[in-house]
Amino acid sequence: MRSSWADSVANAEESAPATVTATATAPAANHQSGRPTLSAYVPPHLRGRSGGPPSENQAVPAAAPAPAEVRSAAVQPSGYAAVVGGSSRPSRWSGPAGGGGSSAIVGPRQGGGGGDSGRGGGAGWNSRPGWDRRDREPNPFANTETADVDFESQENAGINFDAYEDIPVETSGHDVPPPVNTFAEIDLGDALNENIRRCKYVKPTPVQRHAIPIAIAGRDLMACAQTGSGKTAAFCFPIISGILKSRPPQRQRGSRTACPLALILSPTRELSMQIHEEAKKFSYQTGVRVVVAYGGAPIHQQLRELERGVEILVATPGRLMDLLERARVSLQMIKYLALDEADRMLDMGFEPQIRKIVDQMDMPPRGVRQTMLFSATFPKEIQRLASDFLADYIFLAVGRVGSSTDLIAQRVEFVLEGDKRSYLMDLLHAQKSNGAHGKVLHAASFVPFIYFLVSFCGVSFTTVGP
Ligand SMILES: Nc1ncnc2c1ncn2[C@@H]1O[C@H](COP(=O)(O)OP(=O)(O)OP(=O)(O)O)[C@@H](O)[C@H]1O
Repeated sequence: MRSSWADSVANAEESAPATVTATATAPAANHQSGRPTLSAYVPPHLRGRSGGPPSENQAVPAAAPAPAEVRSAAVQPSGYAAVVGGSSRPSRWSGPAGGGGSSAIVGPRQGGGGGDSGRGGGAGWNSRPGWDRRDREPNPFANTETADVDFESQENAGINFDAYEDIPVETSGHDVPPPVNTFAEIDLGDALNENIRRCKYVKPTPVQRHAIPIAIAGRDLMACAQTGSGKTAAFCFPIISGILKSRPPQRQRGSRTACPLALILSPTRELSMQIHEEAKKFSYQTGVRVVVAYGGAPIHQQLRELERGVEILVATPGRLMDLLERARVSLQMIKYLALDEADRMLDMGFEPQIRKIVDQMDMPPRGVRQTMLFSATFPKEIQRLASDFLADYIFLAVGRVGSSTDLIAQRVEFVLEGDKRSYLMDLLHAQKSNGAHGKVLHAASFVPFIYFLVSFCGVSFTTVGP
C-alpha cells in the first residue's frame, strides 16, 4: 500500500521524534531516466503474488500554487519538497505496489490470483454480448479479498481523512460542477461502484470530490494536487465510467494496431505500473481492459497484450512514441487523455514527445477528446501545456504553495550536549527497527554529525533546506 499525503500528516503527528527537528520524508530525489531498468524475471508459479516492481527512490513533489498565484504568472519551481511521513508503508516512489509489478508487463493472464472471485460484476461489459469469456481476468483483489470479508466494516487505510479537514481547495473556470461528498452522489455505474467497495474507499478524497464531478460532466481539467492525494482514482473513475456508458466498441482481437479509447501518460515505468495496478482494480469485471507500456521492458510482451485488445492504455511517452512509429498503436479513437505528474514529465525532458503524441499523431483534437492534466506544481511550462492541450478547462488546486511544510511536524527537545549522540543513535535505531528505511532526518545543527551516524547505521539520509 502506498503512503499518501494525508497519511503523512497523521503519521507525522503521531510519530515525530524528539530532540531534533525530525522529519521522516520520502526518499531522496531520483532523477530517473525515461528508460528504466529491466524488471526481474518472475517464475510463472510466483507471478501475481504481492511484491511489485523494484523500488526506486523518489522525492515527493512540492505543493501546487493557488490559482491567484497562477494568474499572476508566477513561475513555480518544480522541485520536489520533502514531505514528512512516519508511515512504514512505501510511497509510490519508494517501494513496491501491491499486486505484483512484473505481471504489469505481461498483463492480466499472468496476474495470478485465482481468477473470478464470483462476486457480482455489476453492469460491466462482462455481462454484455460480445465480451469474450475466454479472456478470464485475474482477480486484482485476490490478495485482499476473502469470502468472509465484511466490506462494509472495512475502510481503506491508505488515507487518513481527518487530516484533510483544513486543506484548501480552489476552483476557477465557468460552470464548475459542485463537489460531492460521497461516491454514491455520482453516477459511476454499478460495476465501478462494486470495485470502489472492493477497494474499501468509503468516501472521496478532496481531489476526487472535485475532480470526478468535473470530469464526469465532460469538462477538461487542470488539477494541481500533491502526490498521494488520490489522483489515480480521480481520473480513472470518470474514464472507466465514461467508457462503460458509451456503446462498447468492437474490440478487434489480433489486430496489429491497437486503438485505445483512453490514454494515460505518466513519466516513469514505476508510476505507469502503479496506475495500471490501480486501474485494473477499478475496471475489474467491467470488460474494460487496461494495458501498460513502458520503456526498459521487452516490447514484444507489451505488443502481445495490445493485440489482445485495450480500452485504456497507460504509457510512458518514449515507449508510446515507439509504438506509434511502429503503427502498433493508433490514437484515433482516443476519447480521454490524462497526463499524470505532468511537471515531472517536463522535468524529465518529455515535452517534445508529449507534444508530438498529442498534436502531431492521429489523436482527436482538444475539444473533441476530453483532457485531464494533473501536476503537483504549475510553472510556466505547465501553464503553456494546459493552454495548448485543454479546451475551456476548469482549474482545480488542492492544497497551496508551501503546504508541504504544513506536513512537517516539528518538535524541539533540549538534550544535554553529552547525551546527543546516544539520543540520536536511539532515534535512528528506532526508525530502522520500525522499518522506516529511506526516511530522512533533518537537524540543521547536527547535519555533519548525523551524516557520520547514518553511515554507521545504514539509514539513508539527506539534508533538507540550507
Ligand atoms: N477515496 C479513497 N479512500 C481511501 N483510500 C484511497 C482513496 N483514494 C485513494 N486511496 C488510496 O490512497 C493511496 C494514494 O492514492 P493515489 O496513489 O491514487 O494517489 P496519487 O495522488 O495518484 O499519488 P501519486 O502522486 O503517487 O500518483 C492509495 O493507496 C489509494 O488506494
